[in-house]
Order: sequence, then C-alpha cells, then structure tokens
Amino acid sequence: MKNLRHAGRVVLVTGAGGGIGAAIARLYCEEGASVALVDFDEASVRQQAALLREAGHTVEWANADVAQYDACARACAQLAAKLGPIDTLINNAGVSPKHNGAPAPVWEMHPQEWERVVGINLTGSFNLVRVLTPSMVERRFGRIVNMSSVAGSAYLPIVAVHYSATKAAIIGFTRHLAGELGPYGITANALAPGRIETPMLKTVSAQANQAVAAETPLRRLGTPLEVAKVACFLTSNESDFVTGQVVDVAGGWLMR
Ligand SMILES: NC(=O)c1ccc[n+]([C@@H]2O[C@H](COP(=O)([O-])OP(=O)(O)OC[C@H]3O[C@@H](n4cnc5c(N)ncnc54)[C@H](O)[C@@H]3O)[C@@H](O)[C@H]2O)c1
Ligand SMILES: CC(C)C1=CC=C(C(=O)O)[C@@H](O)[C@H]1O
Repeated sequence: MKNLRHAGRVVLVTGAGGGIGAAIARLYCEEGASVALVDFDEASVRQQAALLREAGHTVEWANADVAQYDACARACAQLAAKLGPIDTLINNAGVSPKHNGAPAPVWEMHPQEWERVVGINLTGSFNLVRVLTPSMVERRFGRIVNMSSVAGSAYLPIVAVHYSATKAAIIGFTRHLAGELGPYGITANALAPGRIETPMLKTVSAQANQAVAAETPLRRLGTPLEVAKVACFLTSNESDFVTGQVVDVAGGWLMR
C-alpha cells in the first residue's frame, strides 16, 4: 500500500533533471504530491517530467538557472499558477566542478569560477527561498530542505574549495532560516549526503569510489532514492517538530 503522506502538497525540486533531484521528485509524486521540477538542463527536466506524467503523476516543469533570481521568480510564478502555492521547497541543484579532470587547487582557481559555484550552490538556494517564503509566511506553513554535503564539515580531497565552502554555508543558511521562519510555521533542514551514485560521480574513478565504500560502515555508496526518502520524511507530518537540523545520509561515512 502506497504512503500518500504528501497528498495535497505542492513541492518544488531544483536540479530535478537527474541524479538525486530526479529521485526526490519521483518519490514526492509517489507519495501523492503535485511536483514542480526545475533544472537548467531543459532536455533532462522535460524528460523527467514526461516520465512522471506517463506514470499518472501531476507535474509541471521549468527550465531555469537557480543562480539567476529573475529566472527563479518567473519559474515559480508560472509553476504556482499551474499547481497552486508551493509549500515545500527542495533546494537540491548543485555542481562540483573539475578542472582538467581534478578539483582545482585554491591557488589556481579563477575568481569567476568561485563566483559561479557560489552562485549556483549557495545563492541559488537563497533565490528560491526569497521567492517562495512570502507566500509561506502568509499561509503560516512551509517546509524547506537545503542540500549540503559531508563536504560542508569534513575535508574531502575529491572536491574543490568553493564546493566545501558553499556546502558549509548552506548549514548556516539553514539554521538561520529555521530560527527566522519557525514562528511562521515553516521548518528548514539540511541534508548532508555522503557519496551517492549519480551522474556527479562520473568524474571519479571506480577505484576511488571503492575506497570510500570500504571505509563506510555500511560498506557501499548510497543511492539517490535513499536521499529522497530522508527529504520526504523531513518535510512530512512525521517531522513537524524538526527544524534547523543537518541530517547525514552517508552510511556512517565520515561521522562527525
Ligand atoms: N552525488 C553525491 O555524491 C553528492 C554528495 C553530497 C551532496 N551532493 C549534492 O546533492 C545535490 C545533487 O547532486 P547530484 O549528485 O544529483 O548531481 P547531478 O549532477 O547528478 O545532478 C544535479 C542536477 O542539478 C542541475 N543543475 C546544476 N546546476 C544548476 C543550476 N544552476 N540551475 C538549475 N539546475 C542546475 C543539473 O542539470 C542536474 O540535473 C547537489 O547539491 C550536490 O552537491 C551530491
Ligand atoms: C562526485 C564527487 C565529486 C563528489 C561530489 C560531492 C561529494 C560530497 O560529499 O558532497 C562527494 O562525496 C563526492 O561524491
């Protein structure tokens, strides 16, 4: 029997064209929500939306770069006009760029590349929160999940400094949101995935991933669905009194 605990909810997921975001969008659909998919890769987000519609789910999609405030505002207005007011926001879109096949050391990182990644991984989450919280505050209800990473609080040589810095900032951002928005019935939590099998991993050697699996207590990498399950839990009625928390989804890797 399906768990329809998100029936009646309208959920917006960024980075929903693939990887963890696509799994999150699908699980919300399966749990009864209407889902708005946002991604800057138009072909991917269109395809994910088509797959979900074919399965009978209520979805709309928008092609937007989360780093662009105006594009976020336009996309949210269009999506809310079709689905109704958005009450659940999953800020999942993020990038972990490589430079010549490896993370750029800080002394070689171009300032524009720093700005670009901060724009997507951090400002992108602010943009969506800024656009959507006025109606959440007005309706005295909202659920927000921001995607951090174990890299936000542990040194991971596989990523570069902009990535770690933005994922750490997401934790402070989330806790501040929890404090400020709590009195209006809005919760904000963060997820800190460990290594999850998604397209983001395609630049990492199989050997490196095996080494992570070997040092993970559960002895494997995670799946996008395992991250999605925690996002759905944290925004369901089962987590009504949970806010300002950072939840690792990492199989025990890098327990801190
Ligand atoms: N995969 C991992 O091991 C891992 C671990 C920890 C945290 N994370 C985080 O989880 C999130 C999802 O990662 P993933 O592994 O699914 O990545 P992914 O690369 O597989 O998917 C990311 C999606 O975000 C979209 N996207 C990227 N930049 C965007 C932008 N500016 N505007 C709109 N959409 C954009 C991409 O088109 C893509 O569909 C990211 O925030 C990532 O940092 C991933
Ligand atoms: C895919 C690789 C570069 C990677 C990205 C993000 C991570 C994170 O924890 O945020 C790493 O675990 C790693 O999988």
